[in-house]
Amino acid sequence: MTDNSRPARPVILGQNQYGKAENRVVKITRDGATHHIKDLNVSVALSGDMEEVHYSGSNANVLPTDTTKNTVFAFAKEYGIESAEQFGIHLARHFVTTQEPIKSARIRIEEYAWERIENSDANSRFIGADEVKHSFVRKGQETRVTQITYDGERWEVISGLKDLVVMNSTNSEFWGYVKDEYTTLQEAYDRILATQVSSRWRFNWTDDEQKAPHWEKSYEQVRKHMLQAFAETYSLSLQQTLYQMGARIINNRSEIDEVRFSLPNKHHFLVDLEPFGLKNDNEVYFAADRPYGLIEATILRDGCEAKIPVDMTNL
Ligand SMILES: O=c1[nH]c(=O)c2[nH]c(=O)[nH]c2[nH]1
Repeated sequence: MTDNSRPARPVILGQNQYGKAENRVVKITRDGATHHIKDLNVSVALSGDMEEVHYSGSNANVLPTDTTKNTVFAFAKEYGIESAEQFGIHLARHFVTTQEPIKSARIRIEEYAWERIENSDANSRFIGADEVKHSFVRKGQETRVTQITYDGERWEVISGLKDLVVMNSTNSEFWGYVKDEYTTLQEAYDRILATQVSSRWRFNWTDDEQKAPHWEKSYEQVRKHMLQAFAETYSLSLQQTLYQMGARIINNRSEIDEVRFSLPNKHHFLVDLEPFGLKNDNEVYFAADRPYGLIEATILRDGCEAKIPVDMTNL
């Protein structure tokens, strides 16, 4: 080896990069009653003069991955998220220009798009068409499912959907619950309520094929009622919202006697930005993926029997 500045090494470090991957940042911008969501999955990968940390363990050039995570959340508050590109450019420039040892930054961002849930006509009349502007359904189709059983005489049709992701950016509270020596949860008077709906509903049609429901129309209407009930319920718990979603379907769709839901509570935790001198006024959230609360229940037309299996995931 001719380069005397370094000891000869039998094993050489090749390409390397580091940073915090998959920072799930949700930014709510509140324009009066109209809320806007930016929902990103941001991965930071930094490279530069990082030989020493690998060879000797000296961290002198290492900006912690934890700091890169904090920067993502703090930037969401300080500069907003105009677009994924703008946000990524801003982050990459920050790391390269403020940290001498860092020579390049790669920011990868996935953006999850959300659409507003339209008001029901009844609710529009009641509160004015423009009022509900904090309820969203994530873009990208849910999966529609159905199971048909026939014994030569009678039919049973159970239909449903899964992976329908919805969010209310306000009108959700959770308080007044039981507290024991292990309870640390703070009561919430204005929280995000988000879930990934999995639902199955059973039709009461069993025989005359001439009288079978209009399947396409039924699906479209059930989905609509489910979404509108989610959007229009002022929620004191996900359990209460679940019941309202089922009740709205049973009350509006005579062809359905039973609805079952499995609703993961997709928690959004407010990020503490105080250490960076920033006030988080219900704007920047960390979208946790696990663990999650799992709220499940069957809603029945009075007098009807429950037939949808408790564990409906294989259905
Ligand atoms: O809507 C909720 N229901 C719960 O049962 C529960 N439990 C919890 O910790 N958070 C929530 N939220």
